[in-house]
Amino acid sequence: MSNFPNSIVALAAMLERGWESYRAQGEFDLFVEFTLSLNGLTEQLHRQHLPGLVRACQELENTALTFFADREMHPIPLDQAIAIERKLSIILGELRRHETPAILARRVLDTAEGNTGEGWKQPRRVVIVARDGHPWSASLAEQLGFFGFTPEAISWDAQPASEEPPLAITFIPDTEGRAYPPAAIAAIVALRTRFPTSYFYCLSVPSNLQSIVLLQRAGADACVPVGNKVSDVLSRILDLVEMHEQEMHRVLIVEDSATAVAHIRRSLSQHGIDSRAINDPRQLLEVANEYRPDAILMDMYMPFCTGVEVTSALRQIPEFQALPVIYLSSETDIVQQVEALRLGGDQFLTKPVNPIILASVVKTKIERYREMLYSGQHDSLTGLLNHSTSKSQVERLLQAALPDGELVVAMIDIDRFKMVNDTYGHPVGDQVIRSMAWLLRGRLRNTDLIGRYGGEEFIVALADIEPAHAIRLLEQIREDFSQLPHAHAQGTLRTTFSCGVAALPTYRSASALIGAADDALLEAKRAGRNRIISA
Ligand SMILES: Nc1nc2c(ncn2[C@@H]2O[C@H](COP(=O)(O)OP(=O)(O)OP(=O)(O)O)[C@@H](O)[C@H]2O)c(=O)[nH]1
Repeated sequence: MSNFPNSIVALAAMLERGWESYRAQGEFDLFVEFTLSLNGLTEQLHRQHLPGLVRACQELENTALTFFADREMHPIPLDQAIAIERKLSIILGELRRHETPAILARRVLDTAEGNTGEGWKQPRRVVIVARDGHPWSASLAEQLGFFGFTPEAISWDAQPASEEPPLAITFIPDTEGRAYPPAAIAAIVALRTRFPTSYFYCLSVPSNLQSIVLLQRAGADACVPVGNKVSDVLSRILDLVEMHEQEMHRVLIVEDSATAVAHIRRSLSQHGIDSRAINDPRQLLEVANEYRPDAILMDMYMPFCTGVEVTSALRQIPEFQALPVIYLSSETDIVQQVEALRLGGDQFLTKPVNPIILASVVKTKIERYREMLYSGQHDSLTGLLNHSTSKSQVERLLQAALPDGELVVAMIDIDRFKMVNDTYGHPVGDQVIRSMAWLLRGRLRNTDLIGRYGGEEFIVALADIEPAHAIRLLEQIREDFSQLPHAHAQGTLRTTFSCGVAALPTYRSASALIGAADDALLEAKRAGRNRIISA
């Protein structure tokens, strides 16, 4: 969570300045600017998978929006301004907390070459609130520990020791399937006040609206229904920390008016969207190939040709066939607009475009587009990269590492997996595959490549690490996996994996690295399984 990109730090600073200007001058337009910056920050935090902070920002946005409709309300009354200021300072304080010297130092340690195994363990605290000795509490704590979290179990009347907000807090009621008693609700409210940005899971919530609404009011982010197992909760927590840092949204603006460009870029940047502009459509292909936009904002009428002509030409090129194109025009003729959409555009916006609508259309289109790309690149059972994307990403890592860098490729295959399926059934086998994926996700860095290469075969590629260090790390994962209990109808089972490793500079192409790691894996199987062999 400490790894905030500069865009967030910059947006937070802009937000703070925006609020200070509004407080000093009390003008409605400054208030609108402040709210827009807040909305931009919320979006960024959302992309970084920081639901606690997103929630805090959304609450503040809702408060701010109540002063949006009427210019005459400004400057807003002092008590309301103080209430906003209080919420804002909690958010800014939370953002700053992640930039303290200790955390910056830890970040350096995490990325330094030759770091110890400890440096890889990401500090993710999860607090479990339950009565002393609750069986779920121990089992959840054990599982969380396996997947690289630091669990802290406390009773309902206790408080977590550290002031540092935990990533998540899970509440386990004493009696399954009943409404949470008032004392439990009060405990949730108290923790919510202390930790406004952590994610709150309430377990065993009966499926009636009244219970859910009460818990949401108290501060619950997710209500997990009665009957869901500890593994379901774990899966949700893991999804929460799936912090593969998404890249910023990128928009290419094709527009010949410098004023329009300035207006659009400003609106986009307030929403955390990066943009680049060209005034001559003939530059489009060259710039698109280099900048790799997620969407194009296209002026309809330009000197050399029309936006529609450019778009239909763009659609002839395979990589850009699905790229969202949003037309901008002062055209109000519906027939013309429909024709423009028919010829390859995705949306039509009439100039001058309201900045909030522009940003929201752009974001929606980009998110759909990225989802489409994501589902084509990821495996649905585990969320890991799929076979073909893993291969191309190894190639990318290799190109970045050559000529003198480090790259280690490991192939991992679960042992005697057919027996797991045959004995306990396919769904249990699926859960074992998922646990393997979770363990890798929990233990490796965000920058490492983790893919599902085949049914029960995984590929891992680690850059900037010495082979000996990578093997020590994989040995630890192998050891832990062999002790990980997997639930089935009659109890739990344990299983192991075998692994083959190959590294630069001995193998110097992606196919040589993967092939050698695969051969080493076969050797590990032959030598008795549950071991790692280096090519
Ligand atoms: N449950 C489940 N099983 C799968 C999936 N994909 C492949 N499998 C099964 O994985 C098993 C792989 O078995 P084998 O390749 O014979 O190898 P193994 O039993 O793991 O034995 P060794 O690799 O030699 O240790 C097959 O039974 C496949 O049906 C999946 O997505 N889910």
